[in-house]
Amino acid sequence: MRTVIFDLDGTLADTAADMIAAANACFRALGAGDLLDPGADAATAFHGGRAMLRLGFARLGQGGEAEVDAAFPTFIAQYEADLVSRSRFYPGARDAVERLKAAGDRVAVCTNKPEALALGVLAGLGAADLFDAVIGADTLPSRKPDPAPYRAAVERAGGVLARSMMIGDTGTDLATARAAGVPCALVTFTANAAEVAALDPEARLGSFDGLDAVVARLLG
Ligand SMILES: O=C(O)COP(=O)(O)O
Ligand SMILES: [Mg+2]
Repeated sequence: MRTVIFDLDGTLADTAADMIAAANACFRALGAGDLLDPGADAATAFHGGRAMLRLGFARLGQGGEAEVDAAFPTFIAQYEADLVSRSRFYPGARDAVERLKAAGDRVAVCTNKPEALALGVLAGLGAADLFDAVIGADTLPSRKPDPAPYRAAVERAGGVLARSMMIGDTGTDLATARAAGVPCALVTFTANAAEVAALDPEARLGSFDGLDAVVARLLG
């Protein structure tokens, strides 16, 4: 049995606009105005809430982690309050996952979003039951690129590590796959395309139409 583990932000779904709106609401609450641009800063959004806060504070000339830590709970609260109104699955993502399931494969999400938010995004996109398991940043004591959450995703999906693979959009996803000893395909159609171009994954995925062929090549 094959198992395919998907990253969420920037791989399955374009969640950047909602994340950036939440970060900007957070900056406005501090009297700083909208520091991030929903289009130009999408790649940073796909590196998570802390990365966005770090970028905004750097633009204010305040680069410290203390500001990021202090603002993070406000960011999460703002994001939870409006989680998916601007978010969408990438074209073909949902159908591609359904095709794998129809072929008998196990599918799971391994994301560095907090688990409750990941479940909220999936539910908000009408995909609450699509995946066999969902592992978030806080499901276990460690997060990607530690391989433990990846392994847990495979196990909770009922799969086996030796016949599993990762689909992601960043160097963090590739490093996770390397640490777990499994192959990785990186998507090339999202805001992190420049980062992906400099990496060396086992496969690149130009659209979800190509997923079946990539999984067949890497897992047989
Ligand atoms: O929110 C993040 O840190 C990134 O989330 P991802 O792992 O689903 O890309
Ligand atoms: Mg991602």
